[in-house]
Amino acid sequence: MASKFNVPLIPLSNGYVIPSLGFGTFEPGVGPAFKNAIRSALDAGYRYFDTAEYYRNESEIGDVLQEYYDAGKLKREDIYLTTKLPHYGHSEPGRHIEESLKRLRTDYIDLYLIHWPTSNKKNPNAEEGIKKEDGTYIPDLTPHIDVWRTFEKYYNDGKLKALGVSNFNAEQLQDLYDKATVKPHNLQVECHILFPQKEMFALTKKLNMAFTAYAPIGSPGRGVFMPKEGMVAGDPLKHPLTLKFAEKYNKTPAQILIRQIVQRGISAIPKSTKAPRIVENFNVFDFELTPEEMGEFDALPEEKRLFVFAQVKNHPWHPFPKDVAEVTGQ
Ligand SMILES: NC(=O)C1=CN([C@@H]2O[C@H](COP(=O)(O)OP(=O)(O)OC[C@H]3O[C@@H](n4cnc5c(N)ncnc54)[C@H](OP(=O)(O)O)[C@@H]3O)[C@@H](O)[C@H]2O)C=CC1
Ligand SMILES: O=C1CO[C@H](CO)[C@@H](O)[C@@H]1O
Repeated sequence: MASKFNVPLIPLSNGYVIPSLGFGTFEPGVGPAFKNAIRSALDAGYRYFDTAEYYRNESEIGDVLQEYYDAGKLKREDIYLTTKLPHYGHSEPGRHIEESLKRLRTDYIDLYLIHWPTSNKKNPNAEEGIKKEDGTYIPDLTPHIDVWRTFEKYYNDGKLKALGVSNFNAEQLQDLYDKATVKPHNLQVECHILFPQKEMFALTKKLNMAFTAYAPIGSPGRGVFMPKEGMVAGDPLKHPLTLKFAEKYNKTPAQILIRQIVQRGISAIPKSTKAPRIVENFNVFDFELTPEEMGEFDALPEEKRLFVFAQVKNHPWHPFPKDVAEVTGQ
């Protein structure tokens, strides 16, 4: 694939880009196998890595990248790094940016996001939020625009090449957009065939922003985070349309789902820790769904949000209050 990051690129409003396919890295309990997954991804051709301070794996990613730089296999400019400000870091974004830069062993981050709109008080003794007995956090209402002003400073210094937000709803995104001097370049939210995010995607188009899909294959195995009845992680992989096109194109269900996202003009960041799947998920550029087939996915009636963020269910800035209320019976 003839592009700097081995996959088609999506242009950003500032002239920078985001690759259309990257490697998701959220894996609870990061162990030695994680570094091998990063190596497998690099060897398979991935150049774009999606991480976050919250994932506690930036150092491992930085270490593996350094190995490849030292071996002369890759240079920093061959790699695209997205990372995110944690929910307990809104009152001191500059410190968190500096620390991510160090852990990732780089002097710039390609894309930096506010991870959740719901910011929480930091434990003074640890890099985490303060959890109450009911498992929720204590809100910290630093205005998003205050956080953004620090992002803008680092952007103007060249340490952040593009800026964005994750898990914001339409009102939160529009409000930040209206106040920002450097307009957000990217929105990262849950997106797959059963939660296609048509309205948010249209809003980002209107605002000239790129769109990134997390959980593009429906995050199989994540049931514990998704207690709402009728919402089953992994369903997109088993959907009859996915299976029909997998058979027609001699592709796997995951490849059909990733292809569908990429063909919408959305950047997809599937995650796997297994080398064969890592390779499989990258091989989606040698076939194309027809407009009619894309239309069949587009016509699906389901709207199933998997990620409801119950750990911030009482936060006044919860982005999806209706969805979380349905989960908890509030
Ligand atoms: N901004 C945010 O708030 C969020 C961001 N993210 C980002 O998005 C990334 C992707 O989301 P994620 O929740 O991981 O969901 P995905 O939709 O990428 O699904 C990942 C799961 O699918 C399994 N899997 C991977 N490939 C295949 C395959 N080919 N066939 C069958 N099963 C497969 C993996 O298991 P195995 O590892 O065993 O292969 C893993 O359990 C995250 O890693 C993270 O980087 C995710 C959630 C929230
Ligand atoms: O990015 C993320 C990865 O997954 C976590 C667990 O569901 C999310 O809370 C978080 O937003």
